[in-house]
Amino acid sequence: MASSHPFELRWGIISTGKIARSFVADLLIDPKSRNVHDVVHKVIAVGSRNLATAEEFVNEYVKCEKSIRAYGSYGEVYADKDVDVVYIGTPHAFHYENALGAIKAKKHVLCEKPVTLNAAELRSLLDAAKEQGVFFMEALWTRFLPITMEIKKLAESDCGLGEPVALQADLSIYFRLDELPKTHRLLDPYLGGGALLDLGPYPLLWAILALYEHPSNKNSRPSHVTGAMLRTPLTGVDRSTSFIVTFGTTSSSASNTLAAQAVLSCNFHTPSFQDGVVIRYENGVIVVHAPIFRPKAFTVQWYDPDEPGDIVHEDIERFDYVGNGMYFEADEVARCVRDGKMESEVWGHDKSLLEMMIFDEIRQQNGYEFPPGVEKVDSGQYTLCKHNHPSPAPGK
Ligand SMILES: NC(=O)C1=CN([C@@H]2O[C@H](COP(=O)(O)OP(=O)(O)OC[C@H]3O[C@@H](n4cnc5c(N)ncnc54)[C@H](OP(=O)(O)O)[C@@H]3O)[C@@H](O)[C@H]2O)C=CC1
Ligand SMILES: O=C1OC[C@@H](O)[C@H](O)[C@H]1O
Repeated sequence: MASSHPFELRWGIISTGKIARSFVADLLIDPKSRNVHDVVHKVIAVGSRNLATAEEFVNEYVKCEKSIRAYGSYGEVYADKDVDVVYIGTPHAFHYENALGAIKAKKHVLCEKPVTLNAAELRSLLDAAKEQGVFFMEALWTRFLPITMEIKKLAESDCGLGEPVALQADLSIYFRLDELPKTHRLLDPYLGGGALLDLGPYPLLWAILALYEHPSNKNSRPSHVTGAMLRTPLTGVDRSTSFIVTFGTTSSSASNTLAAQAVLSCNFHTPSFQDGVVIRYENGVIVVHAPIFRPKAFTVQWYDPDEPGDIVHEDIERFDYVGNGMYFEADEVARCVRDGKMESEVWGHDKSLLEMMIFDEIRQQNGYEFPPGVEKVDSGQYTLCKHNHPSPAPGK
């Protein structure tokens, strides 16, 4: 029988930057306000490289949560015996070492996107998490929004849309790069800068949801990935990247029957379109309205079976919620930890690994390397798509 008391998950927060603030603000929203009664969140500790910064961060939330501990190092958060799970909100280049520190202290981990810089770092973290018996998840919060759950349910139902055929998704944000210091995390190669790693997870997550997760794909990895990166002369990181992810059978005996392509892009130098994601099916289309990291509406159109492309019916569904909407992923972490799971079934290890393998592949095709020592585990061999032809090494 289910317990009448909600399960309380006790969080330690690593770093005090922009996203850590948004995440903590969401953790402090009463779950009952979103009709969640089985889990609650408590922020126990915040760690910063600087004690004064941690104290300032804690003071901001004192009205909601009187007892948050402020630490002047991340290690003290990992060591805090009252912390169950560590949230990591540092720039990408530190995700690996911060997550490893937490895992070694036997803490569960929720780590910001992109989960690591490459697939090799992620594999090493997954091995460590398995060894320590802790839960590990990439904070791909968009996947947990009710609107995203609803789109998946609809796409896989027998609502008449048929099989997915093609998908376009873009996330672009005009960051005014010229006005940023070259040491900003978006621009600095030492911090893992560039559009692909920062924005790329979002268009890719929609392709993973609509194509990789589709039942007719049978969890098969893409047959081809091709990408092109455009770099900024400011620091050499990619200002925009476009990539095509193809899902298709590679042998006549294969059980996966999906044949579909995703055309994905991310750009630091222009705002997004209104239609952030377009998922095209045999008999209709789902359009997810921008911004694709936190959409609030989607449109479904069904075609006339006799005149494909002629719309015979259209539905628009709208969603809203208080705060930023990051508590949905936090609720998932709490339920997984409560139930003794090592990974989420919604955004599990295989999906983060696929994401990192796709990014590795695109970077390799474009000769895009971070400075020596930035990646803590070497990429090694690229093994995602056996069928990809090696492309000529572009100049840097
Ligand atoms: N899920 C989402 O919607 C979003 C996710 N992100 C992800 O979160 C991560 C952080 O992004 P964001 O919050 O925008 O970044 P910020 O630059 O605002 O914050 C990063 C924080 O990391 C800590 N840090 C540790 N080492 C360094 C270093 N060498 N240089 C700079 N900061 C350092 C600092 O905290 P301290 O000084 O306290 O140690 C800093 O405040 C990224 O990986 C990004 O992809 C970002 C935005 C949105
Ligand atoms: O995750 C993100 O979402 C939106 C952007 O503001 C940000 O750069 C990115 O890290």
